[in-house]
Parts: sequence; structure tokens; C-alpha cells
Amino acid sequence: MTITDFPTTASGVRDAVPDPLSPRPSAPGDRALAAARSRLAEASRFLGLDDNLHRMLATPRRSLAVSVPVRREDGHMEVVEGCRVQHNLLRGPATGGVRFHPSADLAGVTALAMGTTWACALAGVPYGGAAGGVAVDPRELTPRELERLTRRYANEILPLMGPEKDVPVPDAGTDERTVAWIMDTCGGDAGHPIPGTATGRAGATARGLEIVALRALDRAPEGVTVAVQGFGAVGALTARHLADAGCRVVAVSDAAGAVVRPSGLDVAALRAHTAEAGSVRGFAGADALGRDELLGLDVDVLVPAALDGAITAAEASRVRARLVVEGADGAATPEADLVLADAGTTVVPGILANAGGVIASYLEPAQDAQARSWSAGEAGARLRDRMEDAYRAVRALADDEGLTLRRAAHAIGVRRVAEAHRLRGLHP
Ligand SMILES: NC(=O)c1ccc[n+]([C@@H]2O[C@H](COP(=O)([O-])OP(=O)(O)OC[C@H]3O[C@@H](n4cnc5c(N)ncnc54)[C@H](O)[C@@H]3O)[C@@H](O)[C@H]2O)c1
Repeated sequence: MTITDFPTTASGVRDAVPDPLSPRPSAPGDRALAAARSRLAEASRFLGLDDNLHRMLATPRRSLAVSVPVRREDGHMEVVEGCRVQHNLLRGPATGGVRFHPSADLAGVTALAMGTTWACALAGVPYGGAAGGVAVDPRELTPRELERLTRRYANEILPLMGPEKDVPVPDAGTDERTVAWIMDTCGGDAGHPIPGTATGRAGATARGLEIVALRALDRAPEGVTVAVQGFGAVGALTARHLADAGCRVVAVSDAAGAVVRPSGLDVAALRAHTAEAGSVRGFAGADALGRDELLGLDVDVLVPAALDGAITAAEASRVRARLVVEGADGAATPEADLVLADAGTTVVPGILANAGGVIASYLEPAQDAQARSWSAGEAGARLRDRMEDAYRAVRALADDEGLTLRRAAHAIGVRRVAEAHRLRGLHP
């Protein structure tokens, strides 16, 4: 082929051949990181942090980008990208989710890790925030391919992992089994089993969401109408807890569609349907609804529990709920936050609302270390106390300073991390 074979435009300038390996400009991860950084910048300004401390908190402590080769069942090899980011280690070892999703890239994972740092600080647990991800759709892999990919990924990020360094927990696209494979691979290398803290994280996150939703509602839950975006691990359990508390869950969605029933969905039957059919679509006990139509329903509470950035300014202008409780941290973009604030809608940010997961990550090993076994009631009471303490602190600062709950939550989380930095100093 000669150079004249390249396509030329009318002006005679050769078109650039797109690099198939480069991320698309303005990928969701870039937007998520820009949003996380703008929220940090607001908090830094509010707290009067100096520029260098702000810069340090805006930058992850460590990032490891890895390529993950996976052998498919037909024998051919594919390579996907993965990473593990430890955003901050000032308050303790790192912990954070592992996301398997086609959009999981270094920038988006950095944003997740940063949010986890603030969530840990806000919830008063002695951890720093981490996150990891692999750019893959796990539904397109067989169980054996998924296990091979997970173990290979674990092997690549191994130098960062360990109970005193960084403990992975499930996030979107992963579950307890995924994390068990990671732990087993890391433990196999270390020559001894590495205990995990994955059990019940989605359940604890959902319980925490229910606790803050009912607190923020400030009225009896009976008859309160709820819509849940994202009927996955967190969304489905949150729907169940809110329904059990007396709310009427009228609509839920997933990536494939939504269903609505004004008199209230049978959440248990819908979970059984989803387990079988792979989606809420086609559920006999409800009417079909356009996926994003759910956001504009006239309900009291909207729980976005899909992915960050799911509610843009355009979608926010359709939201009629008076209360938005984020299961997905940063579900509403900064532009959407402004639209919601103008409309008088209260947004409980993910770093507060979904902190039940990091609280559980702390309480489980704390219980093991003391060789104690708390009853479900005791563990639930501890989770409730911490969620309520965090909610009270955020609400008080928001009321005193005239801040949104998101700004107040970031101010408290960032201040606690900055204080840890001042106490520990810089070494060397
Ligand atoms: N799993 C946990 O323990 C945990 C803990 C804390 C926070 N979170 C956060 O909660 C959110 C959900 O996590 P998960 O573990 O439940 O994930 P999941 O993969 O189990 O579920 C995500 C759900 O969202 C749906 N979805 C995706 N895009 C959508 C869209 N545009 N509209 C409607 N639905 C859509 C998917 O179909 C799926 O049902 C994530 O943001 C995650 O970071 C999860």
C-alpha cells in the first residue's frame, strides 16, 4: 500500500487513522473523575486547604494499570484492561470495590476510589479508599472464563493487595464469588489464606440506604412512593428493605428496561423473575415502562442505584421526586446537582447514603479480631448507629452553613482526611 491509499478529505488533508486502542474522548470515566475532582475542589475551598494539600488529595496515592489476557473457551486469547487504584492511605489500609464493566477505566476507577476515601472518613472507619476494575462485560463470559479472567487480574494486582494493605470488595458486575477468587489467588501466592470482608456488603449498603432514606424523609414510611433505578445487588435489596419498612416501591429499572405498578410492586416476586429472566422486563406483575421514563415519575423518593453519572442535567430537569438517595455515588452529575437544588430537591450523596458497605467492611474483621460473633441484631444496631451519626453530622453542617448535603458530606470527609495528614506529617 502506498501513502496515497490513505483516505483524504476534500481539503486534501489526510484523515487521522483512529487508534483502536485509545479511549474515546470524554469517556464516562473522564467525566466521573472531573465530577469527583470538582467536588473535592469545592470542599477544599470551603475548608481553606492549601493548594498543595488539595493537589495531593486530588491525586491517587498509587495506581496500577494492568493488561489482563483471558483464554476464551474456543482457545483464542483476548486482552482487556484492568487497574487497581489506592486513592488514600492516611487513615488506614485501603478497601474498595472491584467493578467489571465495559466502561471501567483508570479515570472512572480513580473517581470511585476517591469517593470511597470520603465515605470511609465520613463513616468514621479507619480505612482509605481504593477501587479496581476490568473493562469487560461479565455477562459475555462463561463461568470458567470469568474465573480465569478474575484470577489473572488478581495475579496482576497482587503486589498491592493484602489484609493490611488493600482489601477488595464487590461492586457493579462482581459479587462475593468474584472477591473470593481474588482472595484465593492472593492467598495462594502468600502461602496462607487471606481473609475477606466481602460477605453481605451489598446487603449492608442497602440497609444503610434504607436508614438514611427514612431519616431524610422525616415522616412515617407508610405509603411513601419509591422508584429505584438499577435493580442490581444494591438496588434490589434497597427496594426490599424500603418495601418491608412500609414504603410503596412503584417502579424499578435495569439496563434493559423498567416496570411500574402504582399500587406497589411485589419486590420478592420481581427478584425471582429477574434471577430467572436476567432483567425486570417481562415481569407479569407490572406494566412495562421506558427505562429512563422512571426518572420522571411522580414519586416521593428516587433511589439511583445503577452507575455514577446516570442522572445528567437533562434528566434531572424531569425528576419530580423531592428526595434523591444515591446508591451509586455521584449518580447525579455536578450539573444535575444544580438543577435538583434549584428545584428544591434534596440529594443524599452516595458517600453518605451507601456508606453501609464500608462500615460492614470494618465491622466484620473487627468482630473476627475480637473472636466474637455478634448477633444479626447487634451488627445491625452498630451499622445503624454509625449511619445515623454520619447523617446527623452532615445534616448539622448543611443546616449551619447553608450547604447541600453533598457539599456538607464532602466537607466533613475531606476535613477528616486532611486532619490525618496534618497529624502524620510528610515523610521523609
Ligand atoms: N455492590 C456493593 O456492595 C456496592 C456497595 C456500595 C456502592 N455500590 C454502588 O452501587 C451501584 C450499583 O452496584 P451493584 O453492585 O448493585 O451493581 P449491579 O451490577 O449488581 O447492578 C447494577 C444495576 O444497574 C442496572 N443499570 C445499568 N445501567 C442502567 C441504566 N442506565 N438505567 C437503569 N439501570 C441500569 C444494571 O442492569 C443492573 O441491574 C454502583 O454504583 C456501585 O458502585 C455497590
